[in-house]
Amino acid sequence: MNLIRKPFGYEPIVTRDDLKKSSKKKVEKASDWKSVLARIWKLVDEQRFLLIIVLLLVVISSALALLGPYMIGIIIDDYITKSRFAGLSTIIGILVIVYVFLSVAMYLQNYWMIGISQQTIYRLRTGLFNHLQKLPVSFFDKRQHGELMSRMTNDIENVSQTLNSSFIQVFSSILTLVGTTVVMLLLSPLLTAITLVIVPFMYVAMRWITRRTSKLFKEQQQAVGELNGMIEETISGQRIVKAFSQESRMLEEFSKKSERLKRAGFWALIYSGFIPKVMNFLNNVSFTLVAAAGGVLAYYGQVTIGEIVIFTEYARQFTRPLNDLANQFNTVLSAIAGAERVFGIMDERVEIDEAMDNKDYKLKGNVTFEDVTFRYNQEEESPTIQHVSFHVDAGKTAALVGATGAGKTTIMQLLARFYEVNEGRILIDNIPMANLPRHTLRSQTAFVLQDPFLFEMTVKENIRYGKLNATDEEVLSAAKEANAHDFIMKLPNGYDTILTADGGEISQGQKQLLSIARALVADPALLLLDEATSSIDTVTELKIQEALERLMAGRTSFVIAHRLNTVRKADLVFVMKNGELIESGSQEDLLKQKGKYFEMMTNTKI
Ligand SMILES: Nc1ncnc2c1ncn2[C@@H]1O[C@H](COP(=O)(O)OP(=O)(O)OP(=O)(O)O)[C@@H](O)[C@H]1O
Repeated sequence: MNLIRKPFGYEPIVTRDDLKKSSKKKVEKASDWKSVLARIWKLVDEQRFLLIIVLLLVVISSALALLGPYMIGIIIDDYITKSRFAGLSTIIGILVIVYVFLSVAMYLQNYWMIGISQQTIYRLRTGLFNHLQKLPVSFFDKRQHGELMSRMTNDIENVSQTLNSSFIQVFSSILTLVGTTVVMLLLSPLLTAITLVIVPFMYVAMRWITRRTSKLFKEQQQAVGELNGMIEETISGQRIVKAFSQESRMLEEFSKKSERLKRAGFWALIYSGFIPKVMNFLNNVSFTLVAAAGGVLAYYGQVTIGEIVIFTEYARQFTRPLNDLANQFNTVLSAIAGAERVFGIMDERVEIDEAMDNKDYKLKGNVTFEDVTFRYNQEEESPTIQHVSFHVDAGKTAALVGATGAGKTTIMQLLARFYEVNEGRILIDNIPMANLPRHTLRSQTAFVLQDPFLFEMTVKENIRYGKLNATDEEVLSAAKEANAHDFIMKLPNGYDTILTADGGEISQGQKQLLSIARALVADPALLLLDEATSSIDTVTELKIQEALERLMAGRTSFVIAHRLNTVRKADLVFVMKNGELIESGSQEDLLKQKGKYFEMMTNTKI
């Protein structure tokens, strides 16, 4: 059979075929590890001096770890076997001091290294988050949220783990291996060769085990990921699960995934549990070989008893760094690859405002599109927005109508400068948008979307999101104006009620009232509204309409209109089709034209 073994009824999940396949796969490596390390070094920043001290401490502790057994050899040869006791207490005292220093040096190197690594990771994490805030919307369009989350969490955690422990371990293991080999060679090349005899066996055994465990741990991680994904999905979508009576199917699927995790966990622990046992066994073999060969060599006067003791101690010290290095190798490589991915995001171009002259400019709200053409993907042949020109005077309302996919939302996104136009230009108060800093534009623009996003914070803080320094009175009066005050007062803690991230405990209509209050607090010059298509009860609908009218009064507003009433009240109506502005004018003018708008109206489709 092609399976490895089957104890406790668990089907092994690593077959020989799997191993053949996995051995062909390379360890994840950074393409330019030198520049990654140089950038991490830069992040270490003012703690570089401390890092150098840590490295010096590692050198000192590795030397002290070599010195201890060497001194024990001297004590045996020069004092114990010769029955010479004068000076013995002094050398034992020195030995105690060596071990005390060794412990202190190891404690300090660990303490400082954790400090350095946490500070470095703090800089990396906040640097990445800060960079993400400045990246254009187009960057997020191209990437999955899960992937970005993974950069922010897994990759950074990997780098953190490596800096915390692997860095010191790798450095000290190399020093210990080199130091031990050099001292052993100086004492007796023959005994050194006997000590090193076990190394190839150790390599083969470790390779045999790690090939299996790495595959199993990956499988385990994957199973945990899938299980978490499923838990998240079933919790957030539990209404749908219940509505379609899918509970038992979900449980069945969950059990399958859970079973896979159980099997992977079982085998991963079984194989990884072999490691210390095998190492211990080989250590004992080496110990026995050195003792036996040492005994023979001592009989012929080739080595002293003290030297045999030194060798047996060194043989014991030898396997640990070898084991550590083998364990750390992949961790370090994958952490460098993770750091490279993080730096890759940090190298993405951010939104830069070249023109800072108009920083404090107060918008009036005149909007002009001059022959604007825009493509989301530059490779696309037909642009999403094609040669669109219009003008809206400050304080007026423009309704955008057209079939789904016509480009209405895109016009709004261009108005907020989420994307740059490819041809033509947009002017605000006759200032080309490129000359208006994004912050100036966006801080005076408000969005009211169909499905408003609420943050996991209090109602008050959610309203204040539009203007962080708004007073409680301003928040209250905005909520009243937005017709939101009454329902807020009925919430368990009124304005201090904490909403969940998706605002699950309040209705869709109430969410919209909150987002209108948020826009009112911000007091913007430019309003971008996406009218809700979902049916909301008539009372709330009226409240929303009333609140919106108050919000729109005196501000330039662009509304993606789904209601006839909204279109009627608009000063201008823009009819979009396939990215083109095919008709524009007041509702009466358009009806008189008897064109596309008239056709839409007579078919009662907006
Ligand atoms: N981020 C994006 N990347 C690439 N293409 C996009 C993106 N957003 C929208 N599009 C495409 O641009 C076109 C116009 O979309 P837009 O959302 O502006 O239409 P819309 O008129 O607002 O439609 P709806 O009424 O359904 O919201 C569509 O074909 C859409 O697939």
